[in-house]
Amino acid sequence: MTDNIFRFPAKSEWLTLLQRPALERKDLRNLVQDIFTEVKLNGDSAVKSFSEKFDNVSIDEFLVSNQEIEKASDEVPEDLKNAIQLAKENIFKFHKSQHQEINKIETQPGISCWRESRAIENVGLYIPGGTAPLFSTILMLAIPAKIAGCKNIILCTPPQKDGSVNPAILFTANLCGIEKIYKVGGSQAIAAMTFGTESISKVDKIFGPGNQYVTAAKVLAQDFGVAIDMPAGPSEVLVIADSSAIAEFCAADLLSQAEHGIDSQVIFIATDETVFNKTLKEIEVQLEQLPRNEIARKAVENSRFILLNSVEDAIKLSNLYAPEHLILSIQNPENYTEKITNAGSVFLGNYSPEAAGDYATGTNHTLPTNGFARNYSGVSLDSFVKRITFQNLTQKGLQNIGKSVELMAEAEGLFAHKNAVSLRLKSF
Ligand SMILES: NC(=O)c1ccc[n+]([C@@H]2O[C@H](COP(=O)([O-])OP(=O)(O)OC[C@H]3O[C@@H](n4cnc5c(N)ncnc54)[C@H](O)[C@@H]3O)[C@@H](O)[C@H]2O)c1
Ligand SMILES: N[C@H](CO)Cc1c[nH]c[nH+]1
Ligand SMILES: [Zn+2]
Repeated sequence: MTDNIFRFPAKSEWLTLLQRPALERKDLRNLVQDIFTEVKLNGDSAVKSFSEKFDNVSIDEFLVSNQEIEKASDEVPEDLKNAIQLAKENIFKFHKSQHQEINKIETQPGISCWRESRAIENVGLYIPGGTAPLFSTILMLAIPAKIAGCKNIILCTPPQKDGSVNPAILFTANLCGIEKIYKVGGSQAIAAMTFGTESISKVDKIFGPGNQYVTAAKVLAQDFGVAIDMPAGPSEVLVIADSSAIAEFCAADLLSQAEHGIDSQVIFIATDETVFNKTLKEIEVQLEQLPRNEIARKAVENSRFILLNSVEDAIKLSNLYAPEHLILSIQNPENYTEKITNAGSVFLGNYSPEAAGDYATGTNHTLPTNGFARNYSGVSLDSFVKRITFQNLTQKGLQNIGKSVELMAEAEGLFAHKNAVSLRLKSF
């Protein structure tokens, strides 16, 4: 870990040093395109053969049975059930508070405009399970989907080697009221939800994070008329630390995202040389103790450790990178929040570990990665609804804007448009 340490790099180098690790895009797209073509043509049998190829397991029945759900519930320890329940309550509170009342505006006398939300009817939730069973992601997706009132919610998650699904995933899905759980992962799950197969129904929008294959498949799904929440790929965190930061905490926060996958990336920016050096040492110490240290070490190799002169510069660099998660381990972090322009979710101060937001603070952990925090928000209640605009004009309202509409329609050469107004104006 020496060629990814940068002490006071020149500003002209910032963009190059912040490049993210990625698979060859063209290969990835071709692979996913082939999977889509097969699943569209051959439905369940294609999904089955891709599960055999990529998950090394042969699945005859994708839908999880009630018996499997009951068995799973018996296998989850009580204290874990209570923890999931606590997280569920906080996530429910925060997402319920995102509900917006209807706000009718009179743009001119006699003209009212407003928006009303309608739930997206058919939604598909992808729950990652390749290297870790991310049951917490179910809370992040199913809770807002239920609050929004989505009618048909299906869930896909990769099967384990023995063909079962991790019990905590089944327990959490059941707790959130999800009835259709399918043992399908990867791009083949996204393709199945895009086209529909004999056993998996087509959805209107696909949600959820995943590895590069899942993310590329979600991006492709959009070509077939299916919406997606966002490209939420390999996890990232950027930590900014000044002299008030605690090296052990910084190292732990960085490793908490590095352990997600070998393609995860973490960025550490310190403005204090002692904290910088101590954190680098501490990463080595903590890495040794992690069960997933092989994964985390590879991600650390993809990562960047940067020493800069000021917190202001650190924030500028962070805005350029647009991290999924940003931790401000600095004095008075609230003084800097206005300067943050690109980030998925921000954690303030030494006692706000990103891991707390991953599970239980109440915020959503499905967030834009790979620089998409520049133009996407994380999942929220809004992600599960469409907003329909309404307008209501009285006679007086139409008289107030009629002439303007006629003039504009005429100028665009659209006389039927003009006529739709003129006929009414004449009738008054
Ligand atoms: N951005 C976010 O909000 C967020 C949240 C949670 C997790 N994540 C990320 O989600 C990812 C989870 O990844 P994961 O792999 O553990 O689980 P996953 O469920 O995303 O992917 C596993 C699936 O990938 C498919 N696959 C594996 N190798 C393949 C290959 N060579 N070709 C084609 N398909 C293949 C398999 O079908 C497998 O079922 C991690 O990268 C993590 O960082 C992101
Ligand atoms: N950090 C992930 C989002 O990038 C979410 C997660 C789930 N479980 C643990 N972490
Ligand atoms: Zn995490």
